[in-house]
Amino acid sequence: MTRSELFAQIQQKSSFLCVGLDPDLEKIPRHLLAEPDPIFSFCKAIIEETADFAVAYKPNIAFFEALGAKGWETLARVEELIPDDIFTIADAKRGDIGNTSKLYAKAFFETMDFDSITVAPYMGKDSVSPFLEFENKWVILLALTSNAGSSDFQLIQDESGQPLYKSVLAKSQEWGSPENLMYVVGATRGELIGEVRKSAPEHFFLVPGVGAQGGSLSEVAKYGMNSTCGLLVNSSRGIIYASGEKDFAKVARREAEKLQVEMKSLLEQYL
Ligand SMILES: O=C(O)c1cc(=O)[nH]c(=O)n1[C@@H]1O[C@H](COP(=O)(O)O)[C@@H](O)[C@H]1O
Repeated sequence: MTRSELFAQIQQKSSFLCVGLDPDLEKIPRHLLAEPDPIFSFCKAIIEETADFAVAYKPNIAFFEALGAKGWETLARVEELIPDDIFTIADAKRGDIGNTSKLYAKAFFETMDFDSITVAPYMGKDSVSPFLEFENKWVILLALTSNAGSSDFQLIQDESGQPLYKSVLAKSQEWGSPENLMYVVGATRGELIGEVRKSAPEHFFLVPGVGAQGGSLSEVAKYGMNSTCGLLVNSSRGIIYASGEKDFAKVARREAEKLQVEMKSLLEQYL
């Protein structure tokens, strides 16, 4: 999917919502455990009920690979189920020497047909570039993450006072463009989102951390939105586990719709 197709979808749905698929056998409604593939049934119901409000889905690979070979099969079936016009993100946080990254890229872009993958920048250009060589596919590079430990490395300043996440933003813009490179920026980071926006004015940001992690959607929009929206805001647990009962998919729909309604008014305010 191209950047302009993504923006067109955001305008059409008045939404920049990414629904995170983090399906945990311990947390899904108990009645689904009687199904042949409970995780698939759970994701299918969530996707069917939220697709009207979502412009992206982000399956977190950990929740599938924890189940072994069957989990990988389920992941492939879930990916196929997502409507073609909705952006898909393999949240795999990969990155290795080039020869290995090439195979990670093949796994997620060819064997499976994800539009994008999250990638860690730590190993540098040759670990990221193989993912950028696929046409119409995207790298979503970790820049300023939502977790407490993000300050351990990402905020360390060099001798000129520049934090490491800004060096990642500057350097990686030599490798990819706003047409194939996005950044992960945590919703919990408040004003710092504005700092990231200054360093990457045109790129899309994947912003996790609203909902269960307490990030504020209005702050994300205030500091992060650009002229093509430039935001995909993810919520996982806040949507998919809003109810643990038989009504889970309907309640997930309501939660997704609540976010979409807020997003609609933020788009009207800032675009
Ligand atoms: O790359 C990510 O998606 C990610 C980056 C980050 O900085 N923080 C973060 O929470 N995530 C992921 O985003 C999702 C957030 O889930 P919830 O906190 O349940 O909405 C999880 O799948 C995390 O692994």
